[in-house]
Amino acid sequence: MALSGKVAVVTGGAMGIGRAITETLLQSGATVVLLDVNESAAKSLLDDLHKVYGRDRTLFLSCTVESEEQVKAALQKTVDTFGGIDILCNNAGILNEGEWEKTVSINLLGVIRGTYVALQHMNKLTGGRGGVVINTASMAGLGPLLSCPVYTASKHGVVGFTRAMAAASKASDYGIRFNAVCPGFVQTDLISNTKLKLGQFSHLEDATNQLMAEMRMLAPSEVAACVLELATDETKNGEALMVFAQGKQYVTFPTL
Ligand SMILES: NC(=O)C1=CN([C@@H]2O[C@H](COP(=O)(O)OP(=O)(O)OC[C@H]3O[C@@H](n4cnc5c(N)ncnc54)[C@H](O)[C@@H]3O)[C@@H](O)[C@H]2O)C=CC1
Ligand SMILES: CCCCCC(=O)/C=C/C=C\C=C\C=C\[C@@H](O)[C@@H](O)CCCC(=O)O
Repeated sequence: MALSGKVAVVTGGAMGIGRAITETLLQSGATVVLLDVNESAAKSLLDDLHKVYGRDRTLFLSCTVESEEQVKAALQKTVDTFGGIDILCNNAGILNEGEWEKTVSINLLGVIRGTYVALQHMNKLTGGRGGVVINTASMAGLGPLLSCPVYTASKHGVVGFTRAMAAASKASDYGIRFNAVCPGFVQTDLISNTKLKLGQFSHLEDATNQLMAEMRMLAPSEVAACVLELATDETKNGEALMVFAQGKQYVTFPTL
């Protein structure tokens, strides 16, 4: 299988897109460590996964991506347990325009933190074996969602950070590829009760619901399939892969 022998870490791996990524990577032969704050969801998922994949290829570690200490401990435990890290999926994210600092802290700072801590373990220049980092951005990382400006900013930041890290890694010979997956609307808890999550922009919910209807919904598994493509296609570095209900498309960015 494409990922046999590989060790993957998935943040926000207990639910939604992260759960689908976890399952897809396991199906492809990887060992998967899922980091999440929702212990009940994670433990329920692990029970299901153990029945299908056995107990030796999955591990759940309670960890918030907001904590440097917890991320460092989780990634060290991963290396101590499975010998290294080959794939990092910085997937954890929230929608909360009312608590916008928390949105930035998780969606952007959490991606930066996970990347920088994993770099110490994955970088070929510091004893790592290289690999790939796939960041879950969004279509809102490529164009504005008027009802959630801070969420939009966080996802634009993820796209920019990913592309810059890809260039830095290539120039520095880290041996690590960096890519972003940019889904449209996906049927998960994140987009439930959006009116409560839009803060001062809740009056714009209808406009977003109209966009949601036009773009149609994706299943988490469709996003996970694109993550698998970015993980396994070693020609992909610095890419942003858009995922629509109608298909997928790599972004062509302007050459400045
Ligand atoms: N649902 C959608 O329409 C889209 C979602 N995305 C992005 O996909 C990613 C996953 O979102 P969904 O699966 O939709 O949401 P979800 O709410 O179903 O799952 C998010 C997971 O992240 C975990 N999480 C939240 N805060 C955390 C933290 N501080 N540390 C560790 N784990 C944490 C949650 O417990 C949950 O298991 C997010 O980055 C989101 O922005 C991108 C485009 C579309
Ligand atoms: C309600 C928040 C959803 C959070 C989950 C998520 O990330 C979903 C994203 C789905 C689609 C985003 C599409 C963005 C489209 C806009 O950029 C586009 O309609 C802008 C139109 C032209 C303009 O520049 O105003």
